[in-house]
Amino acid sequence: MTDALLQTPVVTADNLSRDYEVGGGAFSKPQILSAVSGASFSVMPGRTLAVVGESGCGKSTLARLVTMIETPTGGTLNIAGNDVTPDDWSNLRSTVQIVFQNPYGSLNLRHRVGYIIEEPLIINRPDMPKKERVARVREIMQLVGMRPEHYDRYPHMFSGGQRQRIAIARALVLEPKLLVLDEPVSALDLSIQSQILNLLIDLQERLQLAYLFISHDLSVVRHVADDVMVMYLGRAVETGSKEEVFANPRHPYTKALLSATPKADPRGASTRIRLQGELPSPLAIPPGCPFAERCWKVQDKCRAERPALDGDSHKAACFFPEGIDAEASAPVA
Ligand SMILES: Nc1ncnc2c1ncn2[C@@H]1O[C@H](COP(=O)(O)OP(=O)(O)OP(=O)(O)O)[C@@H](O)[C@H]1O
Repeated sequence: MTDALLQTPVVTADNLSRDYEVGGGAFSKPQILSAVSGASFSVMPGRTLAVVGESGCGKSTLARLVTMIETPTGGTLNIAGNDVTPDDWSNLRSTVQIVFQNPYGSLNLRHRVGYIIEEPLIINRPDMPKKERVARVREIMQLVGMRPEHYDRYPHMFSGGQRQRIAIARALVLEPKLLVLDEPVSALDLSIQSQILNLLIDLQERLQLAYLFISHDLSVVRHVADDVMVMYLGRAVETGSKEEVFANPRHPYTKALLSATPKADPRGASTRIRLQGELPSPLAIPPGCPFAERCWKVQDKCRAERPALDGDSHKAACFFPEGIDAEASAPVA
C-alpha cells in the first residue's frame, strides 16, 4: 500500500442512518423504526473500530450499511476515498468484505473449500485464468493457517474454528481494504476464540486491513480494538480510543456495560451496575436522552433534551458525564 493510501481512511461514515417502515396496512400508516441514527466514524488502514452494544442496538444494520448490502436513508458513506452512492457502489464491493458470526450458515456446504474460496474471484474477476485463481486460493489458505490438503474437503469436515478460517479466506481473496467482522468469534468455544482473534490481528498487521469489529463481548473488544463506539438504541452514545473508553467510561450506559465485564486485573474492585428497566421499544424512543429511563443519574434536562455526542477525542452523549457524581447510588447487582 502506498503512503498516501495509508493516510486515507478506508471508511468514513458521516451521520449515517437507516430507518425502516414497519407495520401499516389498509387502515393504518406504517411506523418508522430508526435502526441506526446519525452514526459518524472513520477507520484508518491497519486499525480496528469496535462497535459494541446489546442486542437490537443497530450493530448488524450498521454492518449491512458499510458493506453496501443496504442503502442508508440518511448521511453519507465514503469507502477508500470514494463517495458511495446508490448508482455507484458495485466497483467498491470488493473493497469491503464481511465475515459473519456463524460460518456454518455463511458457507455453501455443498461445495469444496477450494471452490468456496475461489467463487468470489470467478464472479468478480472473470478474466483471471483458472491457474492464477487456484494459486491465489492456495496462497490465501496458507495465509489463514489452512493446510494444502484442505482444498478438496467439505465444510462439514471441519471444526467451527477451521470453518471460520475458511470464511476469512473467502473474505480476503478479493484483497479488500476493510473487513466487517460481525461477531466473528461469538459462536466459537472460548479456547478457539483466541486463535481466531490472533489470526485476525496477524492478518491485519501483514495486510494493513481496516476492521469494523462488531461485538457484544467487551473482553473480546479489549483484546482487538484500537477505537470503540458504544451504541444504544441505534445511536452512538460514546466513542474514543480503547484506552480512554475502558479506563474512563463517560456515558453511564458504557459504565454499566463495563461493570459487567471481567476485569483485566481480577484483584481490582468490581461492582456490577444492574440496569433498571427494559430497553425501550425502538418504535417509541423517548424524546430526550434515550437512556434516561434506565439511568441512575437522570435529571429533568435529560428527559427534555437529547444530548449530542460531545468531547474531543473521547466523546459521550450525556449532559452529566462527570458533573454529577452519582456512581455511589448506581444500582448494583
Ligand atoms: N429489515 C428490518 N425491518 C425492520 N426492522 C429492522 C430490520 N432490521 C433490523 N430491524 C430493527 O432494527 C433494530 C436494530 O437491529 P439490528 O439487528 O441492527 O441490531 P443488533 O444490535 O445487530 O442486534 P443483534 O445483536 O440481536 O443482531 C432492531 O430493533 C431490529 O428489530
